Amino acid sequence: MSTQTTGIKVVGPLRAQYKEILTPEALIFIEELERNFGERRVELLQYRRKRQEEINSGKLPDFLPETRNIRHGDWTIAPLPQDLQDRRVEITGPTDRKMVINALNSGAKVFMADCEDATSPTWENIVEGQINLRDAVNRTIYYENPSGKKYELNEETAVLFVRPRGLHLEEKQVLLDGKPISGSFFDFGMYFFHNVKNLLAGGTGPYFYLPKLESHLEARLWNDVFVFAQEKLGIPNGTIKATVLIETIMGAFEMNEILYELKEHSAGLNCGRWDYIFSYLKKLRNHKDVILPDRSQVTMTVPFMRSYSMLTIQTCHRRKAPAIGGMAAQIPIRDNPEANEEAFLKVRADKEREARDGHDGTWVAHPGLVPVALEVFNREMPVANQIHTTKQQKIEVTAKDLLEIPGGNITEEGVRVNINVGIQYVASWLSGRGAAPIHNLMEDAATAEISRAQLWQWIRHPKGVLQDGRKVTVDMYEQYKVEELEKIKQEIGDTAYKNGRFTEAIELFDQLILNDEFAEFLTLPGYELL
Ligand SMILES: CC(=O)SCCNC(=O)CCNC(=O)[C@H](O)C(C)(C)COP(=O)(O)OP(=O)(O)OC[C@H]1O[C@@H](n2cnc3c(N)ncnc32)[C@H](O)[C@@H]1OP(=O)(O)O
Ligand SMILES: O=CC(=O)O
Ligand SMILES: [Mg+2]
Repeated sequence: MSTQTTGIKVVGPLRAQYKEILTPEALIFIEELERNFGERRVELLQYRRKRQEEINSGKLPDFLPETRNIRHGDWTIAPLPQDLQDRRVEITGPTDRKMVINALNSGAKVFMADCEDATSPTWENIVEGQINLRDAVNRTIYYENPSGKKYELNEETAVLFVRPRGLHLEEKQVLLDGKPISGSFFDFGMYFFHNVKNLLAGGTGPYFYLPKLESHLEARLWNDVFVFAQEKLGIPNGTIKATVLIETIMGAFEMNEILYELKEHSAGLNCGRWDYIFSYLKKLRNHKDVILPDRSQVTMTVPFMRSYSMLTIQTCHRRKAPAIGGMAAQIPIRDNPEANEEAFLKVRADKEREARDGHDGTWVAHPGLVPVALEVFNREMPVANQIHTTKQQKIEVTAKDLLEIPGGNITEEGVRVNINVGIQYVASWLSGRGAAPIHNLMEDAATAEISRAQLWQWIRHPKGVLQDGRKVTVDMYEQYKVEELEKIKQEIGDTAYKNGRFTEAIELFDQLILNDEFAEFLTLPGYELL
């Protein structure tokens, strides 16, 4: 079955309820977004590639000379609405029905419903996610699990943000003139079209998180999309508010410019630490000196990560914008109180550093961590936010600081963990689950990107040498892969392994590691298999 309005055509299966979202009016709105902004999106992706080529030929990322006036000028973002003043703890998670209810009820100030790192973009996940968000906004959302447990919204719930897919991702189940449309425009457009009026009637607003931006020109594109969407639906300009994730090394050099482009629509910046590590590695992968140690050693306290978070806080507060912290990977460990306590201690230390540095809020991955982060922020941040503090204003963060290569070492364990976790994650993603608990840590698309990028680079880089002197090679990868797959089978059992799309996951993972051409995102070849 297919739905056709004008040039737009839905080719994905249309279950009865899907038609409530994929209405002719909503599809025309999406078509207008795609017709007006689709070409610019593709050009901006091309611009990303051009900048990558420049880096490959030796030009390091730097602050832009042409936007000096913006960096040095005196300006601030527009005032924030009342319900975005206090964002001390934000929970994130996929748009799964039960999880949406749990997250909204979790006691966090904000819930970021994620169509990106935490979502495998199967057609079902994407459209049903929109249904769930609509029902959450209407407050009619209800769920009953197979054992009869009922879920509905509490009186008091978190403020809802939505993170559409990044600009690189397309939605192949919706075609315009025969070509897949932008996943970003689909996610943003559908949510905005169906919910803006109810959100405003409920005293809140259409709030978004924007992922993986690499330049202020991408922020300009989003701003133009917002202006267009508001005008089209008769909503006052500046109603939409968006927090941009600074999660690429290129974006870190354009924080001021990104805030400036979105001035009327800005709700600050967030430190998307996992994609940031991936981006640092991806962009600089061919540099003769850039090499990262084991993933577990690249923490928020290594100099280049610390510089980036300090610069985010400093930039935001100078512009009267909130600076939200990032995600610690630890999650509760139910069956082991000691390990659980250790995980909580790590999360607590991470949140204490963020709050003391001046962040205005932070992210948690699990409802069990909301009280941990809340206790820290309540203690360290007695008022709604720290936007007015000048804590970081005197620190100077230079291009050299942002690019500093971390110390540490590569170990056999580090290679094995990347193979083991990377393959398990890809299998989960292909099975429709975009966030997974693996070895008691939260894994999602961003963390998996680090694992596969490290393996790719360690094999090819002259400095990809283990602490004990052995070079990381294709043969080593192949040997450890066989051994790690055996461990996975033992761990999850034969049935789960057989049903888990592991054959395709291994094929895809091999392709990502063994091809000399570095895939820009693992989700691009992955999407061909969904
Ligand atoms: C790098 C980044 O981009 S970070 C942002 C993107 N990543 C994310 O958002 C990850 C969000 N977190 C999650 O998806 C999950 O917490 C996982 C996958 C890490 C762990 O999931 P599980 O092992 O299933 O969690 P667990 O079994 O402990 O869950 C217990 C309960 O908490 C709920 N829960 C767990 N995490 C969340 C969440 N983030 N939001 C809402 N509810 C949640 C579960 O639904 C479950 O509910 P129930 O008791 O009513 O059945
Ligand atoms: O999106 C968040 C990240 O850390 O990546
Ligand atoms: Mg990310």
